Amino acid sequence: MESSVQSKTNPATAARPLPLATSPDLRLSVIGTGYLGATHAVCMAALGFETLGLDTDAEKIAALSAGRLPFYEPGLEDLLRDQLATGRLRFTTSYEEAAAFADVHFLCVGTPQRTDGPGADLRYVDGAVEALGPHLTRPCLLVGKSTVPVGTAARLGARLAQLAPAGRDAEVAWNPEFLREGFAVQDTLRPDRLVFGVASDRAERLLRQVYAPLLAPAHEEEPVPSVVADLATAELVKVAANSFLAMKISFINAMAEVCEAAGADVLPLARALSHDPRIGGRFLRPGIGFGGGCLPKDIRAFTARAEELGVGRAVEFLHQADEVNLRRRTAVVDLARELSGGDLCGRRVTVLGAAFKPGSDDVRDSPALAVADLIEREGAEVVVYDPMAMDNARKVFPSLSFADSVTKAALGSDVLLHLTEWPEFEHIDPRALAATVTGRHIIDGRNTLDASRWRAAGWEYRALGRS
Ligand SMILES: NC(=O)C1=CN([C@@H]2O[C@H](COP(=O)(O)OP(=O)(O)OC[C@H]3O[C@@H](n4cnc5c(N)ncnc54)[C@H](O)[C@@H]3O)[C@@H](O)[C@H]2O)C=CC1
Ligand SMILES: O=C(O)[C@H]1O[C@H](OP(=O)(O)OP(=O)(O)OC[C@H]2O[C@@H](n3ccc(=O)[nH]c3=O)[C@H](O)[C@@H]2O)[C@H](O)[C@@H](O)[C@@H]1O
Repeated sequence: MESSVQSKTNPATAARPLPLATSPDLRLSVIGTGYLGATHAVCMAALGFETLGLDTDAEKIAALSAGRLPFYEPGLEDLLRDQLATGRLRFTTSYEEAAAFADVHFLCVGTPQRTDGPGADLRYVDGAVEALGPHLTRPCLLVGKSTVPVGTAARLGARLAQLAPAGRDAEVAWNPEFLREGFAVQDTLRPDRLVFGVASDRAERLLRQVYAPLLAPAHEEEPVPSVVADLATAELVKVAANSFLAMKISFINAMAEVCEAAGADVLPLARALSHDPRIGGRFLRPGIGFGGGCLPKDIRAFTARAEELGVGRAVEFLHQADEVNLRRRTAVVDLARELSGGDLCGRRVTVLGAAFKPGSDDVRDSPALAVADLIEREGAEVVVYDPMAMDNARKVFPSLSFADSVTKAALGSDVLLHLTEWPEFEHIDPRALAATVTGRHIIDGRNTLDASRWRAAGWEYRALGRS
């Protein structure tokens, strides 16, 4: 057997060979092929496993089967096509087929926030187990990757043992996922760590077999560190990690609020903190705060679960992190109103950015769109431009206006808002743009533009946390 393969086309993997599975006869299914599951299925195939992706969304399955990724993720579509071409990767909507096919099933369905409260909506996780369970006639491992409230894995394990003809030979493990959108391929093929939440030696053995190419790489790379824990601890690692990240962002944004009141500047403050290796500079970028399909809903679900467990007070700081985060959005609206002479009604406001962060077309809980929506509600005409997320943004906020370039979006605008820090926006020529706008006002909601260039071109440049 060849010891490695190399993707010809994928920038995320082209630089180094991919290690191949040492147990390629293990067959895998991946249930739920959204941002996480599609990435996982493609990457598992790239590691050499025969992999079957399953989703209840037939359109998504048809697109993936045809080599089309239903969302934007750098490098993933090329790798999807490579893996379809090898024949190792297929997609289906049939639970029966997945159950007959795989030894290890990865559960990657969504766990959004409930519509009636802060907790996680577990209907998709439960639905998948109910659908898969009755078909499990032979020993297998169901490995949860979705982010769930602590206690879910044990509950699902008990339910699976009831549903599956294989009984307790159909076991549950938890292997939380830490990938970032925009870096999904490299984070999956080269994670910072692997966490194995297991209730038996057999489950740990199977997980080690699956991840053998990363745990004991054939090439010169360092092995990926792994941590083995019980099911509950593994579930908690994930929400603890996202809570810490959210808290770190909200910490620097809280400092930004103080800087605004004190006439200080949060950028040198953050830079000074970042030189302390105990603090570090990552996730210390002040701005309009965090959004996306994970950090906001995960800290809320964690708070709700902690309250159920009677330890709500232990994570009270997460309430504050959430509040600080949401206040940054209204701070941008307040600043836009101020620059509009006290009233946004009838003003034309340009919003640069719709994705919750650059490198993604994901608009779930996007701070940029939340601000655009708030401003539109005050009677302004809001025109949005984003290099990647326009289609998704239009679906969620059909009443906003959209333009297909910075220049068109900014035409006649009174205030320009920079809300997602796509590299394209750093290269805007403020002088050229000045000629097309009505008011030369820019709010840099991400603190990444060069203030001096904008000011030199006659713009009033304002940013959060800076006097
Ligand atoms: N998006 C990310 O970067 C990461 C997400 N996570 C977690 O992974 C989970 C999934 O997140 P995303 O991929 O972002 O969500 P998503 O919404 O993009 O994908 C979920 C997929 O599950 C499918 N689905 C729903 N019910 C199903 C069922 N019964 N059977 C089969 N498929 C079903 C949906 O059609 C959809 O394609 C969440 O718990 C999230 O917190 C964890 C780490 C990273
Ligand atoms: O559970 C998840 O789904 C994932 O959530 C985050 O990943 P992701 O949501 O892709 O994006 P991040 O890079 O974490 O950014 C989240 C938000 O925080 C904002 N952010 C990030 C860093 C920073 O310094 N400041 C800041 O405002 C970003 O603009 C973005 O809106 C985590 O980083 C992943 O480890 C985790 O797996």
